[in-house]
Amino acid sequence: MQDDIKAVLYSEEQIQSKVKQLGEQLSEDFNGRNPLVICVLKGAFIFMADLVKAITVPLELDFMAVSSYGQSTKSSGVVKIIKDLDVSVEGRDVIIVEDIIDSGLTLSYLIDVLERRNAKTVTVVALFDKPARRTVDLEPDYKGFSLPDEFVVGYGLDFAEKYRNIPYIGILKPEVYEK
Ligand SMILES: O=P(O)(O)OC[C@H]1O[C@H](OP(=O)(O)OP(=O)(O)O)[C@H](O)[C@@H]1O
Ligand code: HPA
Ligand SMILES: [Mg+2]
Repeated sequence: MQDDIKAVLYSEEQIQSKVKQLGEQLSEDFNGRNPLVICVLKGAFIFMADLVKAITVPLELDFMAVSSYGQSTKSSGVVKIIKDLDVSVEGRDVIIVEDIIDSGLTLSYLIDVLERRNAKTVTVVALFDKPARRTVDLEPDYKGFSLPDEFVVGYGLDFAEKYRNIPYIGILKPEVYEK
């Protein structure tokens, strides 16, 4: 598995320390509120687990599964809800937890859905950002790292469902997906 990685971009330690910082910042900014933290499955599951442990204000959480990449390294352009939320977002301070913003299509779709369902506020936290690939104009409210225009895997991110369990983020060798 590790042989398929061309280069490590951020180590496990660098990611852990960034996630802690983001948790501290969110704890300060959401002091006195009771946010509903939404994990965008599957990619964000590891970030979500680490992030909520670093947040000290009372919160609730829920999960939503969406997919647009499938077996490809390019977005299909169609965002599909595979699992919807269990709870209502009406009147809630919602925090969307995303692993990566690439084209921005997934997030712009989700923000639109949550606003139409009358969330009070929608805040976006993304651990990784690939600004060069954006097709919709969108910036996260909180972000961890900017990434170059390369297909990356690890820390929850996959290619064709593999590599999610690598604890760091790395560039996938093109020969893996060009075969
Ligand atoms: O900004 P975008 O171009 O929309 O890309 C970002 C989204 O793509 C990935 O999800 P994917 O569709 O691969 O589903 P997964 O999380 O189950 O891997 C990733 O986890 C983000 O949710
Ligand atoms: O670079 C990426 N890697 C894995 N999943 C992704 N989804 C959007 N961009 C990426
Ligand atoms: Mg994926």
